[in-house]
Amino acid sequence: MRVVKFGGTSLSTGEQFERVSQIMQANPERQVVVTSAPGKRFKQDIKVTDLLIQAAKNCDVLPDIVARYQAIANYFNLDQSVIDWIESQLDQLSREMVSRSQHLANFKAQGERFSAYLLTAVLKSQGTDATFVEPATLGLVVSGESDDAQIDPVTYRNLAAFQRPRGIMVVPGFYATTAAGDIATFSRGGSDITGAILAKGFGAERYENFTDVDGVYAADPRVVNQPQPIATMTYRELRELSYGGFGVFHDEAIIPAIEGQIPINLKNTNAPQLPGTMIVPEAGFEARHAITGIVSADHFSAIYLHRYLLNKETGLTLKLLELLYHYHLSYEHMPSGIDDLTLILDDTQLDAATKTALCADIKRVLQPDVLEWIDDYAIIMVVGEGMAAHTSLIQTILQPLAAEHIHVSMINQGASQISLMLGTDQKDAARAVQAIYRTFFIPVNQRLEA
Ligand SMILES: Nc1ncnc2c1ncn2[C@@H]1O[C@H](COP(=O)(O)OP(=O)(O)O)[C@@H](O)[C@H]1O
Ligand SMILES: N[C@@H](CC(=O)OP(=O)(O)O)C(=O)O
Repeated sequence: MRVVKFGGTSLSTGEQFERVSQIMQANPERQVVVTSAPGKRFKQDIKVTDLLIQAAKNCDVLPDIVARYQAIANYFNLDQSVIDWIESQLDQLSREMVSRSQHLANFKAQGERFSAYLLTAVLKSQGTDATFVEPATLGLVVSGESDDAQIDPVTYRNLAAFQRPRGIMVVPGFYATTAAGDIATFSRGGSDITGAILAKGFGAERYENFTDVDGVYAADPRVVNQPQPIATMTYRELRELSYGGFGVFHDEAIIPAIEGQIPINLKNTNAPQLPGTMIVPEAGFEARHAITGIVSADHFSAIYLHRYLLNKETGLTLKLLELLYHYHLSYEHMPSGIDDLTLILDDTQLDAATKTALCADIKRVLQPDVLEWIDDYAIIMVVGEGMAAHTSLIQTILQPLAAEHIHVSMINQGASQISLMLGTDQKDAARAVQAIYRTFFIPVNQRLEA
């Protein structure tokens, strides 16, 4: 059997729901479908999840949310009771007395919940046996933050024991319940995680992830014009590239797939006949190119510290990490030299007050000669299983950057040997990706198929 997940763009309109329903009906192996909330129909549109976030604070947008589902129900001439149910659920939530964070999580979860409810009604209206199943009924248990939940291992025992209904089971993505029965969502884009958990839990032969592009491209199509699609790649290549910013698949969703050794097939809802990208285990994988993909992420800050004989001082890194722990901060990378150390942090976890307090503490505890806070820091990741086999690769990667006068402030060859990380200024990040891309890949107008 296959677990199939459709992203928000694939469930944004009645026409898209029709495609989804045809894809589900085309292959009897597709027995579990995971839904996202309706996404953008056009560039300036607002995703239903974002409308729900607004609605948690201000009920004025509730009619806009209902209208999104009403348009889909109208397309299929569904019974009005489906929309009445959605309205009643929103009405109930608007009146609940819970903490602010719980109220927000409860609202955010409804986008995928209503999509699943509606898709079940659509499939049934077309004569297909379908059942709407809530994550709590499946035993999907999470812990941690209400907007960044982590799966509890008990989930897999629950899924193994679950008796799936006949026909297609429709499950909302993105949220689950805590042991106490409260709703918590994964981080944004987290419906991919639900799909991967179900694929592992049910021992699926394949996890199909349908989106609005033909597969994973070698670079972000918003940065490089018509980048080359990747036919096959490994889990760890996708994990590194997703972490780096390939928005097409959630980086945490790869972990259940790896644990269950479930191949992931990323496909286009609008062109399901195309093979898409297969993401497979490393064992037996033969790299055909030195580089599989290039990505840049610009949401980083760096703290540069200099003091002579820094490398000789025992416990210095421990003291630094204790400060981070004190402020509940995680760090991304820490390249160091004999007298210097750079600490790279994800900017999204920092506010101005924390930055000031952290700098003051570092000065007090570590007494560096130089402490420099670099705000506009970007990381370029060049990733490929084939990298290790190519000796002069670093030179080939750096040459086009030098030619473009792009300053590289840090080079870090990952311990995994399948990625190279470069630090640059944010303003140069897109140009750096384009320059490296041009060196390793054939431009679209020179490809054989063009
Ligand atoms: N390397 C890449 N390959 C393919 N798509 C990418 C890549 N990097 C970023 N994207 C973007 O990811 C988008 C699909 O992801 P997402 O918006 O989460 O879709 P969905 O709504 O289907 O979940 C694509 O439209 C594309 O713009
Ligand atoms: N709807 C949620 C979860 C999700 O996975 O969405 P999408 O599949 O459209 O990326 C979000 O917008 O974050």
